[in-house]
Amino acid sequence: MTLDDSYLQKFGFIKRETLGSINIDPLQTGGLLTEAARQTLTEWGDGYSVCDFCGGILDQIKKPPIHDFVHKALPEFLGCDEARVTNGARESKFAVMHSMGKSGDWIVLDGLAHYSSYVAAERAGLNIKVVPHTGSPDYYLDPEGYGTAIEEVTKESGKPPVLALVTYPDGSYGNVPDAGKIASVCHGYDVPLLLNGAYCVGRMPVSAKEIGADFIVGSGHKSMAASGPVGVLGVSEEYAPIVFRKSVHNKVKEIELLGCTARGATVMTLMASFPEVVKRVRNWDQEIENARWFSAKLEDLGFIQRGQKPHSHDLMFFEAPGFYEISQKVKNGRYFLYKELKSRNIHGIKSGLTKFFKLSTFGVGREKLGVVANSFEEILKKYENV
Ligand SMILES: Cc1ncc(COP(=O)(O)O)c(C=O)c1O
Repeated sequence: MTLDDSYLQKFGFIKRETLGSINIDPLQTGGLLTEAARQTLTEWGDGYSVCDFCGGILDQIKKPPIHDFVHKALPEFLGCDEARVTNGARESKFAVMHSMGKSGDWIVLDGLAHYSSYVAAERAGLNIKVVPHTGSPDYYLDPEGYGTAIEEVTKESGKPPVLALVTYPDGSYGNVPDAGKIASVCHGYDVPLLLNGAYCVGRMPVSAKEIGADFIVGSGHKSMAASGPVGVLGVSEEYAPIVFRKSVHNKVKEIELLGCTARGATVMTLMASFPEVVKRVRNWDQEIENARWFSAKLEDLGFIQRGQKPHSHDLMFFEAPGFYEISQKVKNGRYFLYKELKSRNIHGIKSGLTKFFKLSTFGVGREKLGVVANSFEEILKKYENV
């Protein structure tokens, strides 16, 4: 028997190596749990814990107050008419794509769209038309490109796309596109717009209504201080009956949500962090200042920040010629940077990257950002004469 006790031991309690590090990983900075969420995690960690008093649908549960969270707090926070909790941003996107289109229809995506937008569209059987960006160094997305893409789809397929999507901001450069303009271009062709706010909802102020987006998607584990996987989905009144249509077999269950979504610790941590998330969003100007301050410090060291400048998001992409040069000379090659940062308790730049990497300054604060910038400088100096 291979699954003997000594083998099974390795799956028991596992300590996390990076816990307590200065974290600049874009995937992780917005998902660090608040104290309330940390306590909630053990309190509500048992399987179907939230279903003690369930009448049949997750979003209608009153004890704990999931109903109020989903039907009152979330729509207001997202600036939409109807909201739901999902198992992640990708699940939210898939629910919209699958309900808005049928196999063989077209969708328009921005050139910086995340892979999960592609796979969601593929799973829904949709064809994809991409709105190009301008490439290096700005990766600018021209809102008028949506008009061109919509016209091309209409010409080639005989009908307009069923949906357009904009990534706000994108996960590579942290560029915040002019989503309001994109919404009005799309609406000029009667094409609804989905705002992928995986890096925005829970970090920065956003309102689907103010932007004019018909759908808004967020990621709880990425930007709302929740344990994953969990996401949010906001929909306008017009499209809510389509996306949230119910099963003919089980009259209370919504088809796209497969009846119920985040039914345990994930939704509870999302709710537990929500009061602080609402507050931290109000602090966004300070977060932008911190990002710009950090970027300027790195540029003083010879790094080059790619993407929008001045930058308007904590996610930033850097070119680091100094680190790259070192990687070409030292024994550990391209892993030297990861090791140097690890020894300084800094986590978040992918192991093996030196020439280009992205990072996030969200919630890190000036003091720790200063430590990171100083560490970069120290590392450059350390290898100056190698
Ligand atoms: C821009 C963007 N959208 C969506 C996602 C997916 O989010 P989730 O894990 O909630 O599905 C990511 C994850 O990296 C992302 O970077």
